[in-house]
Amino acid sequence: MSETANRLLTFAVPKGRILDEALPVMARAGVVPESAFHDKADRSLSFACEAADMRIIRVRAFDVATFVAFGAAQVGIVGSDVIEEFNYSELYAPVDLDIGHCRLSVAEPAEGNPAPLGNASHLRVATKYPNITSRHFERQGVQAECVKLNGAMELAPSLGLAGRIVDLVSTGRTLQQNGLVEKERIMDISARLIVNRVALKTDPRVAALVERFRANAVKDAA
Ligand SMILES: Nc1ncnc2c1ncn2[C@@H]1O[C@H](COP(=O)(O)OP(=O)(O)OP(=O)(O)O)[C@@H](O)[C@H]1O
Ligand SMILES: O=P(O)(O)OC[C@H]1O[C@H](OP(=O)(O)OP(=O)(O)O)[C@H](O)[C@@H]1O
Repeated sequence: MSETANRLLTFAVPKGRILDEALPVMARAGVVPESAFHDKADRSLSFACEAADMRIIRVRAFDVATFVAFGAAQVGIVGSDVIEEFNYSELYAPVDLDIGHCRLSVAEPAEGNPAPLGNASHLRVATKYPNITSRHFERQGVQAECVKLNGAMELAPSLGLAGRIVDLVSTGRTLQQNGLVEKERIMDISARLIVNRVALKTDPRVAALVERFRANAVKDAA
């Protein structure tokens, strides 16, 4: 047996809201975690799989991309927002899993007038996505100062932290309940299967896994 085949294949999944939708998709591709994975009291971060040569690690969504980009995990599932924000050259996202649909948008207070974009040479934006946000405003010829937050971005305008936010929107309820309106859609988002490019070339199990996900996916990513 080759050296790669002896090693455990590591599959990274985000611990939060994508997971419930991801588990049936993973199961159709033959990736099934041991029962302890579903035990809320279990504090393990790494779990055995039905396939003896694979393990599943449960990490934060942004960290899924980092584990896979650095080759610490070979495969993972993550939102296209995270892929776009990091822009890691080591990542390849071959399959759109058609789950975790939402959008990344610019929002501002429903009441009051933030400075119009055209006149603003400088703009402060609260976001978890500083890279996507800077690129977005650069395309409009506007320099955005991004204040990085990890959640509850919707509080920033009313507390004077930033005039606008860039955040994920699904139903729009969070914006509405916090006195904000969606002004501009930056990108549509869905969850993708990601693989480490080197692992894809060197470990045949990675390519086989991609094919199994692809066979069950509604559409392929470009
Ligand atoms: N309102 C939403 N509707 C649908 N999908 C969403 C929504 N909010 C976030 N997502 C998707 O889910 C991903 C977050 O995944 P998840 O909640 O599983 O991660 P997490 O590890 O809990 O994140 P965090 O680091 O914020 O704790 C986002 O990157 C996005 O792709
Ligand atoms: O349009 P909606 O359906 O209201 O969804 C949008 C909300 O969902 C996400 O937050 P999440 O619930 O993941 O919490 P977070 O603040 O921890 O990121 C996002 O950051 C928005 O706050």
